[in-house]
Amino acid sequence: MLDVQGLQKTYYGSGQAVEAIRDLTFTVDAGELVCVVGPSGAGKTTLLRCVAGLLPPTAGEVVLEDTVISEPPAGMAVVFQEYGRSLFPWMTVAQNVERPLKEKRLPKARRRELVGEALEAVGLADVPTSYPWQLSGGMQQRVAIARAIAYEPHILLMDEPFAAVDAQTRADLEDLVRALWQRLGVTVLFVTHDIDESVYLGQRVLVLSGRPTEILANVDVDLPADRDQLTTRSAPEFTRLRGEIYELVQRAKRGERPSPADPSH
Ligand SMILES: Nc1ncnc2c1ncn2[C@@H]1O[C@H](COP(=O)(O)OP(=O)(O)OP(=O)(O)O)[C@@H](O)[C@H]1O
Repeated sequence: MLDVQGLQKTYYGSGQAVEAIRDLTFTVDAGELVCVVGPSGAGKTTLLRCVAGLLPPTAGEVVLEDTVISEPPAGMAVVFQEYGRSLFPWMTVAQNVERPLKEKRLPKARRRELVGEALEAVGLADVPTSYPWQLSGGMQQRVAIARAIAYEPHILLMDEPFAAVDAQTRADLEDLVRALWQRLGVTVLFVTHDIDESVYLGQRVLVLSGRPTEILANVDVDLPADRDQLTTRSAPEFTRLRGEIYELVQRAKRGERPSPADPSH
């Protein structure tokens, strides 16, 4: 589904070069839910922007369904951290969700159907005529998620989408993402700085090194597919995995880089 090959990104500006990503190579299979964690400033957002076709790589390439990405591709939807800035305040909830469907030139009846289903799926069927600023932060992020799934993407990119909501809402939204992923069979690449969240959500966690970024490790999350906030988070395997990833992120912060002989990357 997604093939990232030798991705490198250097920012040039004001006489300075910042090498954000040195060399990222990984693939994501159709229907997988893969999380990406790494130290602050490692280049997680840069990676997602390159995958989303919003930033051109300096070297290497991102291939989505056999096509090299050079602009935002049709089969992809992105949910950003800043829901406040990603929704249009002058449009109602339903109009926000419908907007990309208009760009897709879907007929009105189909748009209505998709908007209704998506709002139902995120638990917002009762507020289609509200404006985003009349909703709580968690509800606004649900609108952003509804907009993404209504679009029926093949791949969903999420960049720290729950960083700005409270812990209770965050747990609910994590369960929502798992439920939607299971129901829709969509491929998800989920960037987070939260180690627990990466283990709870992912089938696999990619741990990034510090800047300039490379992949430090690929950790398989061997937890049952049916997860819930209480049982899963108290399972011994969950504790083991979070310990393993915590240790890897600490090593990344101390400047450890992948060794060429390491088979885990
Ligand atoms: N437009 C830009 N111009 C120059 N440097 C940039 C630009 N955007 C990001 N950087 C630099 O690239 C590096 C990676 O930034 P990025 O935002 O991708 O990291 P991140 O892992 O998402 O960080 P965080 O976890 O703190 O959000 C940082 O050193 C940052 O300062």
